[in-house]
Amino acid sequence: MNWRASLREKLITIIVLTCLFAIVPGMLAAGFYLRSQTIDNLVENVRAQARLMALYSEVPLSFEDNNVARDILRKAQIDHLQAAVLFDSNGQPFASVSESRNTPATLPSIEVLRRDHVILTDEDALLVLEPVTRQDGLVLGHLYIDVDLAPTYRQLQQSLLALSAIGVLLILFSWLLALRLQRYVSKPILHLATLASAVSKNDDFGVRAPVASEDEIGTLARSFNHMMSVIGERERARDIAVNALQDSNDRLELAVKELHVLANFDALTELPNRALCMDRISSALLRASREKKQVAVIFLDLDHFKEVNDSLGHGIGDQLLKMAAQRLAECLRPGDTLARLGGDEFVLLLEEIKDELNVSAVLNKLLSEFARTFTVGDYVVSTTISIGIAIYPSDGRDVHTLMRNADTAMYKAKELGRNTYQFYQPEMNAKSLRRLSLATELRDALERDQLELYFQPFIDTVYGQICGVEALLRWHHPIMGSVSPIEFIPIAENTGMIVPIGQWVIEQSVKRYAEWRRKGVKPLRIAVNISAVQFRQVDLAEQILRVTNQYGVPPSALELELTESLLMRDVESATAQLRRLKALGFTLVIDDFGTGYSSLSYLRRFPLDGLKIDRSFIAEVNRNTDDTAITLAILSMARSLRLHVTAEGVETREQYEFLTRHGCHETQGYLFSPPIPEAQILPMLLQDKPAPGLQEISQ
Ligand SMILES: Nc1nc2c(ncn2[C@@H]2O[C@H](COP(=O)(O)O[C@H]3[C@@H](O)[C@H](n4cnc5c(=O)[nH]c(N)nc54)O[C@@H]3COP(=O)(O)O)[C@@H](O)[C@H]2O)c(=O)[nH]1
Repeated sequence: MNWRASLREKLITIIVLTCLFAIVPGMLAAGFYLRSQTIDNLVENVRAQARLMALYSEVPLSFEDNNVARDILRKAQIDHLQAAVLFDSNGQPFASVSESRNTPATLPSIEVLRRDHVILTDEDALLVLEPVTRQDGLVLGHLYIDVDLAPTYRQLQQSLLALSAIGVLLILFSWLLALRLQRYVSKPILHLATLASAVSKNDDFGVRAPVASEDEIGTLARSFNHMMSVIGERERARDIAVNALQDSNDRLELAVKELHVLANFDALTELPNRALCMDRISSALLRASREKKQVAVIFLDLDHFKEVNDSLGHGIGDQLLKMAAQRLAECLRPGDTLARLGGDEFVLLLEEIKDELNVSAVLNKLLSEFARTFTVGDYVVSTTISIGIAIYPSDGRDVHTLMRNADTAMYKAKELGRNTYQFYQPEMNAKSLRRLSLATELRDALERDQLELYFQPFIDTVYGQICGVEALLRWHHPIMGSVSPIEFIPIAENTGMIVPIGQWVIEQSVKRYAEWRRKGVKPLRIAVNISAVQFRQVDLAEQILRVTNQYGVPPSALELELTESLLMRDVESATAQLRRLKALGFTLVIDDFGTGYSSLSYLRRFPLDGLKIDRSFIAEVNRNTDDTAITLAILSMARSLRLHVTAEGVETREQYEFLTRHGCHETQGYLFSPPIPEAQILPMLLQDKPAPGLQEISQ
């Protein structure tokens, strides 16, 4: 059987073969049976007739009456009888009838006739020899019968043919039946197969096979349906699991992306963060080392950002950072990297630079961009940038060294007054280390009682007497010795330490003043320096008032010295703060006047009491220089604004006389006294004499 044939073909083949195996042998058996029955019946019939005729022939033979004998023979009822011969006891024909064949002349030998005196010859003849016996057993003769079998054979052949035809018809019928019947088996199976292939094609596990019977095919259909529902369930469960997996994959991918962004980018400005920045610098250094190129690592820091943050709030601070980042980015080429390290610190990476000039061009552009103010919400904020540059390979060959050196250079730029840039120089490093250790030590300076106030007198130019003192901070470090405020105040400002230190200065100054007054010192002013960070505190006025109230000092006795740059950074809020302070009665003075904006219109807006001409103008004031003109202009302007003027840094009598001559109200300087400890200033304050340095003049 062809195993590749379809089920339908196999079923048909099986049914037809089964029928063939049943029909063909049946037909053959039937044929043989029919033939043998026909012949046997014929033989029996002929023999019965022969026996009957032999019985009847006894008499004619006994009486030798061959006419009767012939009659008997003629009346024989045997179909297709060819010859009937009655032989006498001598074997001689006694009577005979013949149709076509020749009758035998003598009695055929009994041996010739087999099977009980019957012979079926090859000539389709049935020969029967029947003895004629008397009652006493004497054989009177023999009856010889010759029957033609051909018609019987023909009839038999026709019957067999009919039988074969029936057989063929049966086979044909069985084939048709097989064609029809196989459908009952193959159709549902083929339907199942079609369903199964549709399922595998469409993944539709909702299909169900009709269960049309209770047999094995019905069971198969039920099993198929069960299998479909199980697979469907599993598919659904798998889909849910896959979806869940996909979901968690998506979430994971998103988380990985977010993590990547978080790990590499600054959330506020979306610029690369420290990690990515260092990575980029590292790659840039590798490239530069291969291609023998230079790379600039540039540190940028927004000047006075902390003050903006503290005074205007973090929201404004954040917006300012974003805007600053955008402004910086706009100045750069596509290949440059701008990163935010945190706070207000940015790093700029410039690759393939030719020389310092090349870098300076970019930096000048950045500085000029920051000359424009920022409008942040309702505020107009002005901020500049300080920049430090380290160049690979001359200033360092690895990321950390370059970043550290750029940072050092940036601090140098800040020291130099901010809003500028500095290229790294090896000697900066020592300063940077010192700055770091000062910052660390300063944190404990207050608690360890290392801070002290010195006092420097103000001298009234009309009476030549002390009319006030300025409290100036000193830091005595047990190992580093005396640290100048020029060095540690900027560090205190940058680290935020200036706030508690500033409060301490105010409290100590007011406290001392109250004690002096109790000891008999006449009423005078005590001045303290207020740094920008302190000034931005919203409750500064209330804080100071609490102190003056606590020690019973009138607010007007306390002079607050503020720098121009501090006030000009955010004019609106500075004005508001000044007004609050003024309303409480404090004396407000601009320190270091002339070094900053010196804008007349702003001076008018601010509720000020006076100004202090910066000592840089006083040094040459009496030598007819530009400083003379500036000082005279300041004096004239102050007069018209009705502002009290103090000249600081007066070291010579000439300077003093010049200033007195031109209407300066007060002076301060080494001519009279440097800043000195309380123990030294107190006797001076208690004396009712001209100020030291003026005693000779008055004498
Ligand atoms: N925010 C605060 N700043 C403070 C405080 N204490 C001091 N400072 C600021 O530190 C800077 C340096 O101060 P200092 O070393 O004390 O120098 C002062 C004087 O010594 C110096 N001076 C005075 N007269 C002369 C002089 O004739 N010649 C000369 N070369 N220097 C002189 O001037 C400084 C006072 O300056 P000013 O404050 O502008 O009046 C300085 O900027 C201080 O402001 C503090 O507590 N808080």
